[in-house]
Amino acid sequence: MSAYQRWVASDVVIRSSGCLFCSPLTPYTALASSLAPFSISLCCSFCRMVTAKVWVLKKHFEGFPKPSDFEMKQVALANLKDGELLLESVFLSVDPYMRPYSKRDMKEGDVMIGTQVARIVESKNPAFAVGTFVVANRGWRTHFISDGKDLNLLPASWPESLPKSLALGTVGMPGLTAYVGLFEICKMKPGETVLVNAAAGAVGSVVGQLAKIGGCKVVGCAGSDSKVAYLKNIGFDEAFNYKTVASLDEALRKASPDGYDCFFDNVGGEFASIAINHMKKFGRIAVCGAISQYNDSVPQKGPYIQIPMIFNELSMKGFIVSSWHNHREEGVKALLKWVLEGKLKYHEQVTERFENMPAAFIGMLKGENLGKAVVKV
Ligand SMILES: NC(=O)C1=CN([C@@H]2O[C@H](COP(=O)(O)OP(=O)(O)OC[C@H]3O[C@@H](n4cnc5c(N)ncnc54)[C@H](OP(=O)(O)O)[C@@H]3O)[C@@H](O)[C@H]2O)C=CC1
Ligand SMILES: CCCCCCCCC/C=C/C=O
Repeated sequence: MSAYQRWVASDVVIRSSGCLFCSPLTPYTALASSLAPFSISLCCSFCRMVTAKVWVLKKHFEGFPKPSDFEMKQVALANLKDGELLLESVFLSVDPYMRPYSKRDMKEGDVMIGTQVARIVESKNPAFAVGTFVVANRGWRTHFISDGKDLNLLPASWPESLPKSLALGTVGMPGLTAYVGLFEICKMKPGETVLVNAAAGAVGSVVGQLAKIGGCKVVGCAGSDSKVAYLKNIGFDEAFNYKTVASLDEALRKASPDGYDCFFDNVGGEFASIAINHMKKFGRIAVCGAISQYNDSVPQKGPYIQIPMIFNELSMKGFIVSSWHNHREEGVKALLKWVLEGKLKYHEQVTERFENMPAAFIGMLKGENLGKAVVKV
């Protein structure tokens, strides 16, 4: 008897809705895992098919996403074939890229894009043991089947004491974005001054701390006084609330009268247009994100950047972290080491329950998160 079949035998809760796979009259059963507190899988008590919950994009976002743009559905998963695995999501990530990528890559009715930390609950693939945790890129789903080729194992050195959700944040894609943007795009050097916006978020909070580890002065801004206090707490030299300062221009000058060598731009729009005038000669700008523009129905028009680019001989480079996958192993190793040494602090905004995925996503876009926004299923 497999571990999964043993869980089936330990059914605890009978659900009233019918099985999507064999019959609308057969009840579902919730399976409680004896191995970890995470596991609750919906399974038909007759045919033993697992039903996944998924969130789909019901309607393309117009302006700011709203709850009615999403719909939760149930999908019956087939029995595993040889070589396949059944996984359940334990933590799901909500990220800003989902907003622009939904417009570019998705059609209405598609499952929302996204990554998760998932646990293998059944395996017909000898290379993957039941109970193993992986990072997957399978969208907003509670359960899914994989042949193992699209999964990334958590590093073997991951200690039990460290939340596995960090593999979606500080020691995952956002942390790597900070790492690549600072070291490869900005080519930050000790003694320089680094500016970062959306600084209290998943990427920005790592940018500031890596810049300090690298021997730089760091200036950050965020959208609330409590976020500014957090930035000071994790070592930023200067921090300000961009929503309440009388003048962004003045705030940037006051924080670094000599200007900035590196600007890690997560926000774009008006802030970036003002900050570019504060760059030092030969300054470097990493164009990481433009969250202030993602919800615009009409593109913003801004001041043109050529004059400060020419006079200060600036470099400005956009990048997508997934194109830098050859730096993934080295980056994850370094980030994990700094976290374990206590040099890289983290904070997570954890929303409970899969049903709250849209609320967590919308909240993150509104700035309700401190650190990385994740959902605990
Ligand atoms: N190029 C790449 O490969 C990658 C790019 N990114 C980009 O990095 C940026 C940060 O992502 P991430 O760290 O995951 O998200 P965050 O954790 O920083 O969350 C988003 C934050 O953006 C801020 N924000 C929202 N709207 C605005 C606005 N109009 N003006 C200024 N700030 C705003 C909010 O903070 P506040 O309260 O401070 O306003 C909010 O908390 C995004 O632009 C994202 O698209 C992320 C990953 C990879
Ligand atoms: C295996 C993880 C795939 C996730 C892709 C993330 C790409 C992020 C690019 C972000 C752009 C702007 O936010």
